[in-house]
Amino acid sequence: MTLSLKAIGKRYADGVWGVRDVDLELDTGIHGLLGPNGAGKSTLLRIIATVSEPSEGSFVWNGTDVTDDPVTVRRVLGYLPQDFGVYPDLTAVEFLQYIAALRGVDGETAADRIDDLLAVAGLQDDRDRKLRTFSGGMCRSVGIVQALVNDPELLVVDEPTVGLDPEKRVQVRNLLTEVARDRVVLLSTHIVPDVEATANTVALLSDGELLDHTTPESLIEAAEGNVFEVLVPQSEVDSVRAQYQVSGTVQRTDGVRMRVIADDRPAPDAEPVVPTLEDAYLNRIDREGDRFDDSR
Ligand SMILES: Nc1ncnc2c1ncn2[C@@H]1O[C@H](COP(=O)(O)OP(=O)(O)OP(=O)(O)O)[C@@H](O)[C@H]1O
Repeated sequence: MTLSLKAIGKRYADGVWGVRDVDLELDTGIHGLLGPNGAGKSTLLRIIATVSEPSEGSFVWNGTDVTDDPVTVRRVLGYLPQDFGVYPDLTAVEFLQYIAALRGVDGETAADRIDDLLAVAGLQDDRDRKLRTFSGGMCRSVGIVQALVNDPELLVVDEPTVGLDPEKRVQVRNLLTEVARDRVVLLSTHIVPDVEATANTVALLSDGELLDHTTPESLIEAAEGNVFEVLVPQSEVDSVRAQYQVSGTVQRTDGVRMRVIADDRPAPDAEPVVPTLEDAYLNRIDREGDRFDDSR
């Protein structure tokens, strides 16, 4: 299974380019899509989900050009949009049966699948409650279930774990990993640890451009030697933040332990540490910011 994007661009009516000139090859597995706010992640996902037409370029699913024939993808697609909404007067099961019917899943298959997925999502006891009584996190879980109800070959999920408690986040990660064994999963998120825990590859978007598509390991390798931890008195925290990209802080009684991205040791007592994917992501995005700053 392969999804291949060729020079995809989307220009909105006001002239803003959501994404531009994106080439991306995805095969079986989980592919994390990371980027700052406004980078173009949702725009790209909407194009792949055939909700929005690209202004430029084309994309191909298993050899078929989707730009000419969007139904090819719609038949095999599961999609969780960023702004997913539910019908509040339906129960969870009624809503999922409705979505399954829209996707052409027969009643018996849908019933079995809905039972299994509600159990995996930890919602089996809530199946007959109206969705208006669900919490935000529970609605998000229903959103993930509806994306999987037709057993999709291509799963496109936009911020699937936003609003979920830590236990549910782990459940969703496990579910995605399970699904991705023989499918293509594209996961857009701001929660970098979710990508670190699940993704086979990472695509980085910034300002509508694809900066990199690589493995998490090689992104982390590129940040080796650039991540330090240093204990800073509370009074100096702001000045460290002003000078460096800071990927984390921990309050302690004797000051603040700061995790700093820097080319060189930021202070004599700073200790080099092994980068996480979050450090590596910030390191890469930060360098790109510097490149834009230098070219101005
Ligand atoms: N319907 C629209 N009309 C005009 N511009 C849009 C529209 N949707 C998105 N944009 C613009 O396209 C760019 C990319 O937006 P997009 O929502 O794809 O980014 P994102 O990476 O998903 O951001 P976030 O992480 O904040 O959700 C932004 O400059 C945004 O303002």
